[in-house]
Amino acid sequence: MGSAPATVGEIRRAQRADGPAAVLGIGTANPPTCVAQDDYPDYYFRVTNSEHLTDLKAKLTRIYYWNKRAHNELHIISGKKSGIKQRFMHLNEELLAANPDFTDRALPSLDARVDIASAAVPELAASAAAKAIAEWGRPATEITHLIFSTYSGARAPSADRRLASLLGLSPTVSRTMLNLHGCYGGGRSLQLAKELAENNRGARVLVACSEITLIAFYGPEGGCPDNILGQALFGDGAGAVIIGADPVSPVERPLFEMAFASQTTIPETEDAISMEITKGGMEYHISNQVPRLLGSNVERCLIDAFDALGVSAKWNDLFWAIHPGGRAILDHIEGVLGLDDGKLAASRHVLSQFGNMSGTTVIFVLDELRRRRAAKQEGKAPEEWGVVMAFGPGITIETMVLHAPGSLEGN
Ligand SMILES: CCCCCCCCCCCCCCCCCC(=O)SCCNC(=O)CCNC(=O)[C@H](O)C(C)(C)COP(=O)(O)OP(=O)(O)OC[C@H]1O[C@@H](n2cnc3c(N)ncnc32)[C@H](O)[C@@H]1OP(=O)(O)O
Repeated sequence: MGSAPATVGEIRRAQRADGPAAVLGIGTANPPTCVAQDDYPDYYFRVTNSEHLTDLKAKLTRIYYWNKRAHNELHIISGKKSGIKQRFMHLNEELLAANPDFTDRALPSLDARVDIASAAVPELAASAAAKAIAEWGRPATEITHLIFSTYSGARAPSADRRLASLLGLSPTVSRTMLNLHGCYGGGRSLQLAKELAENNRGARVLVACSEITLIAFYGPEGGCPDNILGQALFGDGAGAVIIGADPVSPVERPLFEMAFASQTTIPETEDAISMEITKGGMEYHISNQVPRLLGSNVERCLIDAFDALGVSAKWNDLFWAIHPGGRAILDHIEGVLGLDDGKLAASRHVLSQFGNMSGTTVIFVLDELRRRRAAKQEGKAPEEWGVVMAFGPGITIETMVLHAPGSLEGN
């Protein structure tokens, strides 16, 4: 006890990181079953014994395709309207045959769904996390915090506890579970990870998002257009990110620095997107006004974010990682911001290859974006500043401003 006691201010400064939080590794994973969008209406109505509901099948098909007349013929351009070519799902015909109640949301199937999800959700997250940890380059035991987000569970101890075991994390890892955040779960997790990394010197935070639609899968029903929309859009996947400040060179390489983060709730939109766990699985509602509501609110969030940073930004000079909740959402945002063609290419690519994987999707977009930026480095310099945006029930908008350090080569 030789030296004089430190002041609270000095202790606080010593506890906090010097630099901004940064993304140090990203990993993604999907279940093995891949369904082509073209095949899905036939598949879905067959496995749910609903082939007689021809009007609902026609509606699902209308969400999928533009109907274009060419040379007086009805010429259908595949997958164009939804912007989705394929999706992955944990639920397969074998699992459905073993659980026929899943097709009828009036039947009490929640227990069986939760049983399956409790194993599958953390396992899928572990596959994604193993890739993120490998890229990060340090042992899993050096992870200090874990944030897990999913809408697919309803049990404690939860998927975060199971993931920590699967990865062999330290028993002192500090765990946080986010449930039912839906499509803004990824954005929220990244923001919390930034706070943890910047306020705890040496912290290394694992963010894991894992979603399987099995919890919300049931057969078509008249008067329930949300289900048809869900069947057109959603898919399964897991994404993981390692976040930490003051990277230790040469092992840790920052992919993106997290410069600013905010959350905004759009007033009077509580009923626009909702999710609820019931005895028959998760029910959800998604208003057809969501694309318009987001379109008229995102620019304000962006202006506020860049004003807070004191950085003047032209939207077309930024890189973009927008949650592709649906093709119409990307179209509205592109339109109101006047973005050039290709600015949302990473989001559109992920939507096309995986569908909307709810909170996980934005991690896939970040992964795709860094791949595209690394490929681009041979030509013109990539953009220095960028934005992550995610949306979900509330309506909640998560905004994060990223800065790309000049060390993206070889990713
Ligand atoms: C292989 C995987 C298996 C998956 C199994 C799935 C299981 C479900 C799992 C669900 C999990 C739920 C999690 C919920 C999380 C919420 C978080 C979010 O991202 S929030 C989600 C964020 N995502 C969004 O909000 C989706 C954004 N929307 C879009 O991207 C587009 O509107 C579109 C692509 C759906 C259609 O293209 P667009 O150019 O608009 O085309 P048109 O104007 O020509 O209309 C065609 C038909 O579509 C209809 N319809 C439209 N909207 C809705 C609606 N909301 N509602 C109902 N119907 C809707 C419209 O009425 C018309 O029908 P009809 O009149 O002919 O009968």
